Amino acid sequence: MTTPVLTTHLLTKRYGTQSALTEATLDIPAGRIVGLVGPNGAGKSTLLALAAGLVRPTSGTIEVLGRRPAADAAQLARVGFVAQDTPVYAGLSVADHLTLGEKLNPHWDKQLARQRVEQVGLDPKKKAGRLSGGQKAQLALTLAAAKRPELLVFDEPVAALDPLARRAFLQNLMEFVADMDVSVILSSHLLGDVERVCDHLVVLAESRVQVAGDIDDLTGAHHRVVGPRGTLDALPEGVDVIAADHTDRQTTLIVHNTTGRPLDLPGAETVGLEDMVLTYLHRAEGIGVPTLQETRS
Ligand SMILES: Nc1ncnc2c1ncn2[C@@H]1O[C@H](COP(=O)(O)OP(=O)(O)OP(=O)(O)O)[C@@H](O)[C@H]1O
Repeated sequence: MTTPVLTTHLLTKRYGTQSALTEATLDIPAGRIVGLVGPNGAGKSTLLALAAGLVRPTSGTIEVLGRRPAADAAQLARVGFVAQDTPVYAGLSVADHLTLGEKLNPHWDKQLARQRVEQVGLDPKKKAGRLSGGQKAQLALTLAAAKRPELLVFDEPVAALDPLARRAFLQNLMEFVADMDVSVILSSHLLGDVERVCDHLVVLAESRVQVAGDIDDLTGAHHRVVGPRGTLDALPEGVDVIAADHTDRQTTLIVHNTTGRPLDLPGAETVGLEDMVLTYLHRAEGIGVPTLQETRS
Protein backbone atom coordinates (compact mmCIF):
# COMPACT_ATOMS: atom_id res chain seq x y z
CA MET A 1 0.00 0.00 0.00
CA THR A 2 1.29 3.48 -0.86
CA THR A 3 2.10 5.73 2.08
CA PRO A 4 -0.44 8.54 2.51
CA VAL A 5 0.86 11.94 1.56
CA LEU A 6 -0.49 13.65 4.67
CA THR A 7 -1.90 12.21 7.87
CA THR A 8 -2.80 14.31 10.87
CA HIS A 9 -4.45 13.38 14.14
CA LEU A 10 -6.05 16.06 16.30
CA LEU A 11 -3.47 18.46 14.91
CA THR A 12 -3.64 21.78 16.75
CA LYS A 13 -1.67 24.99 16.40
CA ARG A 14 -2.19 27.98 18.66
CA TYR A 15 -0.39 31.31 18.63
CA GLY A 16 -0.83 32.52 22.21
CA THR A 17 -4.58 32.40 22.70
CA GLN A 18 -5.28 32.47 18.94
CA SER A 19 -6.31 29.07 17.53
CA ALA A 20 -4.91 28.79 14.01
CA LEU A 21 -5.74 25.10 13.59
CA THR A 22 -7.90 23.00 15.91
CA GLU A 23 -7.90 19.20 16.15
CA ALA A 24 -7.50 18.56 12.43
CA THR A 25 -7.66 14.86 11.55
CA LEU A 26 -6.87 14.08 7.92
CA ASP A 27 -5.76 11.13 5.84
CA ILE A 28 -4.85 12.13 2.30
CA PRO A 29 -3.79 9.39 -0.12
CA ALA A 30 -0.76 9.80 -2.38
CA GLY A 31 -1.14 10.85 -6.01
CA ARG A 32 -3.83 13.45 -5.44
CA ILE A 33 -4.04 17.11 -6.32
CA VAL A 34 -5.52 18.44 -3.12
CA GLY A 35 -7.38 21.74 -2.91
CA LEU A 36 -7.38 23.40 0.49
CA VAL A 37 -10.15 25.98 0.64
CA GLY A 38 -11.58 28.28 3.28
CA PRO A 39 -12.04 31.94 4.11
CA ASN A 40 -9.32 34.34 5.28
CA GLY A 41 -7.87 33.27 8.59
CA ALA A 42 -9.32 29.73 8.35
CA GLY A 43 -5.95 28.09 9.01
CA LYS A 44 -4.88 27.11 5.49
CA SER A 45 -1.39 28.64 5.61
CA THR A 46 -0.93 27.22 9.10
CA LEU A 47 -1.72 23.68 7.92
CA LEU A 48 0.66 24.06 4.96
CA ALA A 49 3.41 25.51 7.16
CA LEU A 50 2.99 22.56 9.54
CA ALA A 51 3.25 20.15 6.57
CA ALA A 52 6.40 21.88 5.37
CA GLY A 53 7.87 21.70 8.88
CA LEU A 54 8.14 25.49 9.15
CA VAL A 55 6.12 25.54 12.37
CA ARG A 56 5.60 22.91 15.04
CA PRO A 57 2.25 21.67 16.32
CA THR A 58 0.99 22.79 19.72
CA SER A 59 -0.52 19.32 20.07
CA GLY A 60 -1.57 16.37 17.94
CA THR A 61 0.47 14.65 15.25
CA ILE A 62 1.34 15.17 11.60
CA GLU A 63 3.14 12.94 9.13
CA VAL A 64 4.09 13.86 5.59
CA LEU A 65 4.89 10.91 3.33
CA GLY A 66 5.01 8.76 6.44
CA ARG A 67 7.53 10.86 8.37
CA ARG A 68 7.72 13.91 10.63
CA PRO A 69 7.87 17.08 8.49
CA ALA A 70 11.40 18.42 7.96
CA ALA A 71 12.78 15.59 10.13
CA ASP A 72 16.12 15.70 8.31
CA ALA A 73 17.72 16.70 5.00
CA ALA A 74 16.33 13.63 3.22
CA GLN A 75 12.79 14.45 4.31
CA LEU A 76 13.22 18.11 3.35
CA ALA A 77 14.24 17.02 -0.14
CA ARG A 78 10.98 15.07 -0.53
CA VAL A 79 8.79 18.16 -0.21
CA GLY A 80 8.78 21.28 -2.41
CA PHE A 81 7.11 24.22 -0.68
CA VAL A 82 6.13 27.50 -2.34
CA ALA A 83 4.94 30.07 0.20
CA GLN A 84 2.09 32.52 -0.38
CA ASP A 85 4.04 35.36 -2.01
CA THR A 86 5.97 33.08 -4.47
CA PRO A 87 9.27 34.03 -2.88
CA VAL A 88 12.17 34.68 -5.25
CA TYR A 89 15.27 36.81 -4.78
CA ALA A 90 14.67 40.14 -6.55
CA GLY A 91 18.38 40.84 -7.12
CA LEU A 92 19.20 37.42 -8.61
CA SER A 93 18.64 36.47 -12.23
CA VAL A 94 16.58 33.47 -13.30
CA ALA A 95 19.85 31.62 -14.08
CA ASP A 96 21.23 32.53 -10.61
CA HIS A 97 18.15 30.95 -9.04
CA LEU A 98 18.82 27.71 -10.90
CA THR A 99 22.47 27.71 -9.82
CA LEU A 100 21.42 28.29 -6.23
CA GLY A 101 18.82 25.53 -6.46
CA GLU A 102 21.45 23.13 -7.75
CA LYS A 103 23.80 23.96 -4.87
CA LEU A 104 21.13 23.58 -2.21
CA ASN A 105 19.31 20.46 -3.37
CA PRO A 106 20.81 16.97 -3.52
CA HIS A 107 18.43 15.64 -6.19
CA TRP A 108 18.35 18.78 -8.34
CA ASP A 109 17.18 18.02 -11.88
CA LYS A 110 19.24 20.43 -13.97
CA GLN A 111 17.69 19.41 -17.25
CA LEU A 112 14.14 19.76 -15.98
CA ALA A 113 14.91 23.22 -14.58
CA ARG A 114 16.44 24.40 -17.88
CA GLN A 115 13.63 22.91 -19.96
CA ARG A 116 10.90 24.50 -17.84
CA VAL A 117 12.54 27.92 -17.93
CA GLU A 118 12.63 27.69 -21.71
CA GLN A 119 9.14 26.24 -22.03
CA VAL A 120 7.47 28.97 -19.96
CA GLY A 121 9.51 31.67 -21.69
CA LEU A 122 11.59 32.98 -18.81
CA ASP A 123 14.70 34.94 -19.81
CA PRO A 124 17.58 33.36 -17.84
CA LYS A 125 19.39 36.71 -17.66
CA LYS A 126 16.44 38.64 -16.27
CA LYS A 127 16.50 39.63 -12.59
CA ALA A 128 13.62 38.04 -10.64
CA GLY A 129 12.63 41.50 -9.35
CA ARG A 130 11.75 42.45 -12.93
CA LEU A 131 9.51 39.43 -13.63
CA SER A 132 5.73 39.73 -13.70
CA GLY A 133 3.64 38.03 -11.00
CA GLY A 134 2.92 35.12 -13.34
CA GLN A 135 6.58 34.74 -14.30
CA LYS A 136 7.62 34.79 -10.63
CA ALA A 137 5.06 32.07 -9.93
CA GLN A 138 6.50 30.03 -12.82
CA LEU A 139 10.03 30.50 -11.50
CA ALA A 140 8.97 29.45 -8.00
CA LEU A 141 7.21 26.37 -9.44
CA THR A 142 10.32 25.52 -11.46
CA LEU A 143 12.54 25.73 -8.39
CA ALA A 144 10.18 23.58 -6.33
CA ALA A 145 9.77 21.06 -9.16
CA ALA A 146 13.46 20.70 -10.00
CA LYS A 147 14.04 19.47 -6.45
CA ARG A 148 12.19 16.39 -7.74
CA PRO A 149 9.99 16.22 -4.64
CA GLU A 150 7.34 13.60 -3.98
CA LEU A 151 5.01 16.32 -2.71
CA LEU A 152 4.57 19.89 -3.94
CA VAL A 153 2.91 22.30 -1.51
CA PHE A 154 1.63 25.68 -2.75
CA ASP A 155 0.11 28.38 -0.61
CA GLU A 156 -2.22 30.27 -2.96
CA PRO A 157 -0.04 29.93 -6.04
CA VAL A 158 -2.27 31.97 -8.33
CA ALA A 159 -3.53 34.66 -5.95
CA ALA A 160 -1.61 37.46 -7.69
CA LEU A 161 -2.29 36.38 -11.26
CA ASP A 162 -4.85 37.71 -13.72
CA PRO A 163 -7.44 35.17 -14.98
CA LEU A 164 -5.53 34.30 -18.15
CA ALA A 165 -2.19 33.90 -16.40
CA ARG A 166 -3.96 31.88 -13.69
CA ARG A 167 -5.45 29.49 -16.19
CA ALA A 168 -2.13 29.11 -18.01
CA PHE A 169 -0.28 28.50 -14.77
CA LEU A 170 -2.76 25.85 -13.58
CA GLN A 171 -2.82 24.15 -16.99
CA ASN A 172 0.94 24.03 -16.93
CA LEU A 173 0.92 22.70 -13.36
CA MET A 174 -1.48 19.90 -14.30
CA GLU A 175 0.58 18.81 -17.30
CA PHE A 176 3.67 18.87 -15.26
CA VAL A 177 2.12 16.90 -12.36
CA ALA A 178 0.91 14.25 -14.81
CA ASP A 179 4.46 13.91 -16.20
CA MET A 180 6.19 13.87 -12.85
CA ASP A 181 4.11 11.52 -10.69
CA VAL A 182 3.99 13.90 -7.76
CA SER A 183 1.31 14.72 -5.18
CA VAL A 184 0.21 18.33 -4.80
CA ILE A 185 -1.48 20.28 -2.02
CA LEU A 186 -2.52 23.81 -2.90
CA SER A 187 -4.61 26.38 -1.09
CA SER A 188 -6.95 28.65 -2.97
CA HIS A 189 -9.89 30.99 -2.53
CA LEU A 190 -11.06 30.21 -6.03
CA LEU A 191 -13.47 27.28 -6.09
CA GLY A 192 -13.56 27.26 -9.90
CA ASP A 193 -9.82 26.68 -10.01
CA VAL A 194 -10.06 23.95 -7.40
CA GLU A 195 -12.83 22.22 -9.33
CA ARG A 196 -10.81 22.34 -12.54
CA VAL A 197 -7.49 21.19 -11.13
CA CYS A 198 -8.01 19.21 -7.92
CA ASP A 199 -9.34 15.73 -7.26
CA HIS A 200 -9.32 15.90 -3.46
CA LEU A 201 -10.72 18.62 -1.22
CA VAL A 202 -10.18 19.87 2.32
CA VAL A 203 -12.51 22.61 3.56
CA LEU A 204 -11.24 24.59 6.51
CA ALA A 205 -13.19 27.23 8.44
CA GLU A 206 -12.86 28.69 11.91
CA SER A 207 -9.58 26.73 12.26
CA ARG A 208 -11.36 23.38 11.85
CA VAL A 209 -11.67 20.84 9.05
CA GLN A 210 -15.30 21.00 7.94
CA VAL A 211 -15.15 18.20 5.36
CA ALA A 212 -12.47 16.35 3.41
CA GLY A 213 -12.33 13.67 0.75
CA ASP A 214 -12.07 12.88 -2.95
CA ILE A 215 -14.16 15.46 -4.80
CA ASP A 216 -16.15 12.92 -6.82
CA ASP A 217 -17.05 11.03 -3.64
CA LEU A 218 -18.01 14.21 -1.82
CA THR A 219 -20.17 15.66 -4.58
CA GLY A 220 -21.83 12.25 -5.05
CA ALA A 221 -22.65 12.06 -1.34
CA HIS A 222 -24.10 15.54 -0.77
CA HIS A 223 -27.73 16.08 -1.70
CA ARG A 224 -30.39 18.72 -1.55
CA VAL A 225 -33.66 17.22 -0.36
CA VAL A 226 -36.93 19.14 -0.52
CA GLY A 227 -40.16 17.88 1.03
CA PRO A 228 -43.36 19.00 2.73
CA ARG A 229 -42.69 20.28 6.24
CA GLY A 230 -42.51 17.49 8.80
CA THR A 231 -41.74 14.73 6.30
CA LEU A 232 -37.96 14.96 6.61
CA ASP A 233 -37.66 14.91 10.38
CA ALA A 234 -36.42 11.31 10.60
CA LEU A 235 -33.58 10.49 8.21
CA PRO A 236 -31.82 7.15 7.78
CA GLU A 237 -28.82 6.57 10.06
CA GLY A 238 -25.61 7.89 8.47
CA VAL A 239 -27.39 10.69 6.62
CA ASP A 240 -26.19 13.87 8.32
CA VAL A 241 -27.95 17.19 7.98
CA ILE A 242 -25.47 19.93 7.08
CA ALA A 243 -28.04 22.70 6.69
CA ALA A 244 -31.80 23.02 7.03
CA ASP A 245 -34.28 25.65 5.91
CA HIS A 246 -37.97 25.62 6.73
CA THR A 247 -40.90 27.58 5.39
CA ASP A 248 -44.45 27.06 6.69
CA ARG A 249 -45.04 24.35 4.11
CA GLN A 250 -41.68 23.05 3.04
CA THR A 251 -38.32 21.87 4.33
CA THR A 252 -35.07 22.05 2.36
CA LEU A 253 -32.09 20.08 3.62
CA ILE A 254 -28.52 19.70 2.48
CA VAL A 255 -27.42 16.25 3.65
CA HIS A 256 -24.21 14.26 3.64
CA ASN A 257 -24.87 10.61 2.94
CA THR A 258 -22.09 8.74 4.73
CA THR A 259 -23.68 5.30 4.38
CA GLY A 260 -21.85 4.36 1.18
CA ARG A 261 -25.22 3.31 -0.28
CA PRO A 262 -27.40 5.33 -2.67
CA LEU A 263 -29.60 7.85 -0.88
CA ASP A 264 -33.17 6.56 -0.91
CA LEU A 265 -35.11 9.79 -0.40
CA PRO A 266 -37.69 11.14 -2.86
CA GLY A 267 -36.72 14.43 -4.45
CA ALA A 268 -33.02 14.18 -3.52
CA GLU A 269 -30.60 15.71 -6.00
CA THR A 270 -26.85 16.06 -5.76
CA VAL A 271 -25.40 19.50 -5.10
CA GLY A 272 -22.39 20.86 -6.97
CA LEU A 273 -19.01 21.51 -5.41
CA GLU A 274 -19.61 25.23 -4.95
CA ASP A 275 -22.92 24.81 -3.13
CA MET A 276 -21.48 22.05 -1.00
CA VAL A 277 -18.47 24.12 0.07
CA LEU A 278 -20.61 27.22 0.71
CA THR A 279 -22.98 25.19 2.86
CA TYR A 280 -20.09 24.07 5.08
CA LEU A 281 -18.68 27.60 5.24
CA HIS A 282 -22.07 29.04 6.18
CA ARG A 283 -22.56 26.34 8.77
CA ALA A 284 -19.18 27.16 10.32
CA GLU A 285 -20.28 30.79 10.53
CA GLY A 286 -23.66 29.81 11.94
CA ILE A 287 -25.61 30.91 8.86
CA GLY A 288 -28.44 28.75 7.49
CA VAL A 289 -28.93 27.24 4.04
CA PRO A 290 -31.27 29.88 2.51
CA THR A 291 -28.26 32.04 1.75
CA LEU A 292 -27.23 29.46 -0.86
CA GLN A 293 -29.50 31.19 -3.36
CA GLU A 294 -28.34 34.62 -2.24
CA THR A 295 -24.68 33.76 -2.71
CA ARG A 296 -25.33 33.01 -6.36
CA SER A 297 -26.85 36.40 -7.12
N1 LIG B 1 2.54 33.86 13.28
C1 LIG B 1 1.32 34.09 13.74
N2 LIG B 1 1.12 34.71 14.91
C2 LIG B 1 -0.12 34.92 15.40
N3 LIG B 1 -1.26 34.52 14.79
C3 LIG B 1 -1.13 33.90 13.61
C4 LIG B 1 0.14 33.64 13.02
N4 LIG B 1 -0.05 33.00 11.86
C5 LIG B 1 -1.38 32.86 11.71
N5 LIG B 1 -2.03 33.40 12.77
C6 LIG B 1 -3.49 33.43 12.98
O1 LIG B 1 -3.99 32.11 12.79
C7 LIG B 1 -5.22 32.13 12.08
C8 LIG B 1 -5.07 31.29 10.81
O2 LIG B 1 -4.20 31.99 9.92
P1 LIG B 1 -3.75 31.39 8.53
O3 LIG B 1 -2.75 32.34 7.95
O4 LIG B 1 -3.35 29.98 8.69
O5 LIG B 1 -5.12 31.47 7.70
P2 LIG B 1 -5.37 31.33 6.14
O6 LIG B 1 -6.56 30.42 6.00
O7 LIG B 1 -4.14 30.95 5.44
O8 LIG B 1 -5.80 32.81 5.75
P3 LIG B 1 -5.62 33.61 4.35
O9 LIG B 1 -6.61 33.01 3.39
O10 LIG B 1 -6.04 35.00 4.76
O11 LIG B 1 -4.20 33.52 3.92
C9 LIG B 1 -5.54 33.60 11.82
O12 LIG B 1 -6.43 34.03 12.80
C10 LIG B 1 -4.21 34.29 11.94
O13 LIG B 1 -4.36 35.61 12.39
